[in-house]
Amino acid sequence: SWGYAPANGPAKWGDSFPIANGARQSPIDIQPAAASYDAGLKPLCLKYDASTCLEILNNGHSIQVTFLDDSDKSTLTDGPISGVYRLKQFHFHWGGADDRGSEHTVDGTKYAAELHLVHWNTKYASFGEAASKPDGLAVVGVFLKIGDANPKLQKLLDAFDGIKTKGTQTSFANFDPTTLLPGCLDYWTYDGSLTTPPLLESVTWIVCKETISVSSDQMAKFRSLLFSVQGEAECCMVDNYRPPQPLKGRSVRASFK
Ligand SMILES: NS(=O)(=O)c1ccc(O)c(NC(=O)NCCCCO)c1
Ligand SMILES: [Zn+2]
Repeated sequence: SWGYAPANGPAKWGDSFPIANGARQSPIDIQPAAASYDAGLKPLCLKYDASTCLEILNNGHSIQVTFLDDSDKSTLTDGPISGVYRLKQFHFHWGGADDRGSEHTVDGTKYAAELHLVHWNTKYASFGEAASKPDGLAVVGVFLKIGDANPKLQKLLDAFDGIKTKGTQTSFANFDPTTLLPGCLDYWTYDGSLTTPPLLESVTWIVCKETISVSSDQMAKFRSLLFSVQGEAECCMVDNYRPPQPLKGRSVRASFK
């Protein structure tokens, strides 16, 4: 199945998922000078309840922290969206070295990693149903820039030993993802897609202008995870990012001047 190797990576995804060449694919290269400031965009309203945090898992593509989404305890409202979107999970994309790893880029700049906080529109019954609707999902993206070690990542990094291989998971309780957000929530927003198969064009992307820090040593811990299952030849989980896709006439709006 799909992955990030030359044989099954982003250049090959169109063979099984033709929407890979669709009109609103993600990620994109964000060009701040070409973004249009929209005074009608509201500040993001992210309200997360740490008690909804369930577990952390290695799904063979990334590490993912999943949340109980049977109530409006952890939600995204306002920003570019209308209605209430529930937090379902967050995960990361990163590189094999500090010079790459993010999916979105800014004027061609690649960051070492990118955090995705995935939310689904409660006008639909579930994440699965929402994922097939043009206004079904909203993903908040945060860039991780190499610098000082980020203490807010430590609890996450300490859990990696228990989820080294594909298909492993451990309980992960009382984690508030708000702690991972930058201080300033200025953002760019555009209509896009999932950045992995099935590449569904159902995502309102909300990419934060401000980065959070991560040290090279902390990145090494992400790179110690494996794409492979236990007992198989070890394959480091690195470069699990899709490169920028054609804008195809889409506009990118900025919430800030
Ligand atoms: N990177 S993203 O655009 O934020 C994103 C947000 C939510 C998602 O569900 C996916 N993709 C996905 O779930 N693919 C099915 C198999 C994955 C491993 O189980 C991608
Ligand atoms: Zn992602």
